[in-house]
Amino acid sequence: MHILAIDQGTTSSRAIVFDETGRAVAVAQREFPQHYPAAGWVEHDPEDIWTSTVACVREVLERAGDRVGAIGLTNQRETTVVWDRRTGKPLHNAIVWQDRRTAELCRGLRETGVEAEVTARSGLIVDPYFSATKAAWILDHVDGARLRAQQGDLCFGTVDSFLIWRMTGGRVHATDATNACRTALFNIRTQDWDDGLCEVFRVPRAMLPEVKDSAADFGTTDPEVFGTALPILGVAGDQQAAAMGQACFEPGTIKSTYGTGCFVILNTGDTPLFSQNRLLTTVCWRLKGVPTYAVEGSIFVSGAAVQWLRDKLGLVRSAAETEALAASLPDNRGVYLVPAFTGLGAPHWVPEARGALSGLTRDTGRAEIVRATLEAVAYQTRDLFEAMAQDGMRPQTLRVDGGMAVNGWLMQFLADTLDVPVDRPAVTETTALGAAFLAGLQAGVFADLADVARRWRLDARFTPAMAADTRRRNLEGWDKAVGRVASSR
Ligand SMILES: Nc1ncnc2c1ncn2[C@@H]1O[C@H](COP(=O)(O)OP(=O)(O)O)[C@@H](O)[C@H]1O
Ligand SMILES: O=P(O)(O)OC[C@H](O)CO
Repeated sequence: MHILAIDQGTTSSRAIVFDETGRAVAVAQREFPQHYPAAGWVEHDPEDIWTSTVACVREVLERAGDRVGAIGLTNQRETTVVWDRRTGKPLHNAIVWQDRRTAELCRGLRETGVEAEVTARSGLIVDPYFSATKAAWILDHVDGARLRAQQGDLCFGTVDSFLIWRMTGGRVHATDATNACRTALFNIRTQDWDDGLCEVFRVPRAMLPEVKDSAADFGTTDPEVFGTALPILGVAGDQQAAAMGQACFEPGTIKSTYGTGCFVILNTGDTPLFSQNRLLTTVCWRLKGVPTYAVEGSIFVSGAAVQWLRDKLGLVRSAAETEALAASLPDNRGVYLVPAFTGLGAPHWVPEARGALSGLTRDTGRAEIVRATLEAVAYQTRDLFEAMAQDGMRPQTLRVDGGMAVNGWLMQFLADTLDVPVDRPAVTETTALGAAFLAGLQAGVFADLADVARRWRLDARFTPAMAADTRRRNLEGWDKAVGRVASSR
């Protein structure tokens, strides 16, 4: 049986058909518009999310649909949609995970002293990143919405939930535990919505979806939608799906995905581990009712900074050009970019911070700025590794994926900066692959996780080769640069 994976990401929607060996046999992708209605705000039109997804699915089903027997769905996380339960119409644009409009609200909440309790229950911190304050914002800014939500007339959902609702023709309002745990309304110990958290964030429980395992029956698609009825058997947030696609099944295994942002997930096994250094505790997946937990570090900008070089500064024509430009310099010449375009994420968590380029001289040119942009990706990952080390976790190797992982110079620099080997798999579409694995587990295509793990193949290992002195000098420069940005709120 082939499996159709839908990967609804921040900048594009993708559909990939995988065969039983995990090989992609058909791929389609559609970008869709980003909306920035005010400084620090980021929105998507839910209809764009929907139509781009449907178009991709229809395209791959036409090319390779005969043997597809199930759907695995993975998605940008935290992004919040509120829609009318009767008509399926969204009340407002989706508020995207990067959106900072609730920074003030979060500051107010932190000042009331609720954060420790929020962390103990949800594993998260109080930050605009998570869905709860985004949902509350919609309820407070759309006329009559709060009352309708209390009466059960509105549905809240992360993108998975919205797509499941639409794909099943409005019959299923569900999500999975990996998505639920990013809302700040879900208790990661009880594995259920938490009334106390709903009260803190003022989100009525009546609008929340049912929370299922990551491999489960999420209903069957309405034949009108894709021209065929297919069961949705796997659902996970994209970063957890990538950890599944990277076969990070043993406690201590770790992956980092370099797309728009960068997300590091470390499997911690069957007990939630709470960081003392502002990393998040999250559900890696939930199978047969049993959660596996992870510690996560979330960086808001990595590939997005390369897009900025291309689209705003015009320093490169394509993302791929950055590799040769960075390699053309023997060192960074003291130039550092801190790409805090939407605030700083883990482990700093300063939503008000903004980006900075420092160390400029009369000699600074295109190559230096491009190199600083790539180097920042490695330095930010190192900050997460440092936080993990302080929490007593020292990963031995790092598995990488996402659009930036094709950049060989960056992967070598990452290995050099972290001083651990970096492994890049043959399939870098690990997010979609993870969703396919989940659906395949539920469909019985794969017997168990060991069966899934056998499908992971190494493409290249990057081994640390940098002199310790150079690493130390680079990091001293970065620490100063990021320190200035973090304290300049
Ligand atoms: N060769 C490259 N070097 C550096 N960055 C790259 C390269 N190729 C793609 N990227 C960056 O990777 C990102 C796309 O990765 P992808 O995993 O598709 O992102 P997402 O799923 O977040 O939309 C873009 O931000 C792009 O700028
Ligand atoms: O769509 P991506 O790949 O940028 O991932 C977004 C993350 O899920 C946000 O938490």
